[in-house]
Formats: sequence, C-alpha cells, structure tokens
Amino acid sequence: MGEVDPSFIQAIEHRPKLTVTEAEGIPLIDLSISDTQLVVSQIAEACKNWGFFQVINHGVPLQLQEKMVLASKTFFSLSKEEKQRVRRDELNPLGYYDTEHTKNVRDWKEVFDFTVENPMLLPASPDPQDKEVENFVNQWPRNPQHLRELSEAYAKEVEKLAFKIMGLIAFSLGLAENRLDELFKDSTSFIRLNYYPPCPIPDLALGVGRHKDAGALTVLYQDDVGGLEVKRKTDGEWIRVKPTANAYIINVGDIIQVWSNGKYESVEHRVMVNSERERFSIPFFFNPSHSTMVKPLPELTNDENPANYKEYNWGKFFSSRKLSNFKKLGVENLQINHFKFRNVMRFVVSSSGLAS
Ligand SMILES: O=C(O)CCC(=O)C(=O)O
Ligand SMILES: [Fe+2]
Repeated sequence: MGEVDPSFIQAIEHRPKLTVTEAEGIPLIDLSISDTQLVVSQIAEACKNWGFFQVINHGVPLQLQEKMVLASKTFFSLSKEEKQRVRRDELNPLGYYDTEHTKNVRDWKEVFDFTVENPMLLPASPDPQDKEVENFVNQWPRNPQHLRELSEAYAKEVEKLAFKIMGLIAFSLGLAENRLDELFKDSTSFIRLNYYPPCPIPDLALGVGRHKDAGALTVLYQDDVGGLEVKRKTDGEWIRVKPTANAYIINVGDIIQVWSNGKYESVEHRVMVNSERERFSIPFFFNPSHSTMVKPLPELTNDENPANYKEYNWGKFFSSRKLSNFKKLGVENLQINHFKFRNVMRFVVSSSGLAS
C-alpha cells in the first residue's frame, strides 16, 4: 500500500465500521400499483420514518440506464489528462472533478457533473447584495462521443420520475399534486456521475462523507456493489441501502424539509468504499429555479403550527455551497439549520435536539 494523502482521513468518530448493518426496513415502493392512495401512504410513511426509500417500476427505460452507466464507466476509464480537459474550476462548476471535499475531508471519488437545463442560471456570487446572474454551460468530453446525447436523454427520463415523485409527496402533504411543479421551471437540477475507485484504506476514508442533500429531492442509481449508508432516525445507526435491481433510491432533501415545515426530514447519509471493487452511482439532484425563495409552505403552517424556518433564497444558498467546496473554508458550510427559528417557548423541552 502506497502513501495515502492525509486529506482523505476521517476523524475517528466519523470512520466507517467495516461490519455492515443491512436493513430490510428501508421501504421499497412499487410505482406501478394502480391504488394511488396506497402508494401515497407508503411514501408518507417512508418520508417520515426514513427520509429514504426505493422505487421499482419507475418508468425510466432500463436500456437507457444501462447505456448511461456504460458511458460513465468509459469516461472514468480515460487517462487523467483526457479527463482533466473537462475539469471544473472556479469559473465553471460543471464537468470533471477529483478533489471533492465533504465537510473539509477529501472524498475517495471522481465525479462528472452536468445540468439538466443548459445553460443553467445561478447567482454570480453568494453575496445577497450582488444581483448578477450567470449562465453556466455544460462541458462535454470528446470521449465517449455519445455522452452528451445519452446524458440529455437520460436526464429527461429521470426528471419525469422526479416530477412524479414530487407530485406524490405533495399529495401526501395534503397539497395538489402539481402544487410545486412551477418552481422547477428553469431548474438548477443536475446529474453527477460518481466513480469510487477501490480504496486501500476503507476503514479510514469515505467515498462521500456524511452529509444531507441540499436540494429538494434526489433520485439515485447505484450499481450492485453497495456502499451507501443512511443514518437511521430511530437510533442514529448507519444502515446500508441494499442494492436492488432496477430500483431507484429516493431521498428527501433539505428543501422538502423546509417546505414541509420539518414533517419530512432530510437525512444524513454517506458512502463507504472497499478495497476490491470500484463502484458507480448516478444521483439526479432535483433542484428548483435559483430565484425560488424557500420557506415552509403557507398551507402547512398556521397559528398552532408556525413556520420553523426563515425564508432563504435557493440560488444564493446553492452558490455559497459551491464556493465553500473550492475555498475549503475550514468551517462548517451553510446548513438549513442556520435558517431555523429558535423559538424558546416551543422547543424548551427538547433544546438538545435543536442545536445540531
Ligand atoms: O453514491 C451514492 O450512493 C450517493 C452519493 C451521494 O450521496 C451524493 O452524491 O450526494
Ligand atoms: Fe447525497
């Protein structure tokens, strides 16, 4: 084993256990069931109890998914020089990147990011006074040649699934199915191709460190290797999400947590790596337009159940996150907790659970 860059090493309390707990408990939901009420109630339970679930019979053509995975494998198998040609930088956050950090520890992975809307509009800076908006444009490698065409077709299909699940979630909150749809016009949704190479120190490093997804919803493909772990809400134990053939993993992001006024929480997760097999995954991050002001939905708040979060602008939040990854600020990056009201009267009995 050669020398490993110390920036990959997790603090002792965040290192993974090599004995894996694989729970049967993470719900598997069949979207082809004609009883919509049943599907909606399954989704409500899953969002409340886990923040995670898997879906089958989801409508994304299997052949397209297989081609997408194959193209991703081909891209990551190219030489470093070839991949660096589409490297992302401070000016363009899209493309290839191999030094991603989560909470200031380096992740054992390489990624390739592209947006669904091309170009994508985002604030030029996180500064609230700066009103400038910038266009971000995808960068495509020369190889594999068909990556662009394939990625665009795949993005369309997965986006359809994301809208469908968002509709079911809205329904489960007592809202009209299309209540949130318009917020995803001019979306900032993006897809990440993840490649986790075999790792000589799987007990010290992580493919992705513990984090919550900042957007609305994540629709994730994972291969059969396994490694994704979810922090179980009941006891804080890290639980492995069992790879399930032809399933997508869905998780609630921070924005749904705020929209639902905390009813559906965004749950922490991480990715373990292993010393034998490389792993591929493809998350689709379903994000609203940059101009969206995120706050608890008025239909879900009232005098008895007041808003638990202050309003924030999604575009500014997103660009602040992107920037903190480049600058490696050495401090905690922006979290939705920072927008939580500290209502002493309401939370006096459970103050310990609020500080996180
Ligand atoms: O690779 C995975 O299974 C999940 C990756 C992830 O959580 C992320 O990219 O946000
Ligand atoms: Fe994630």
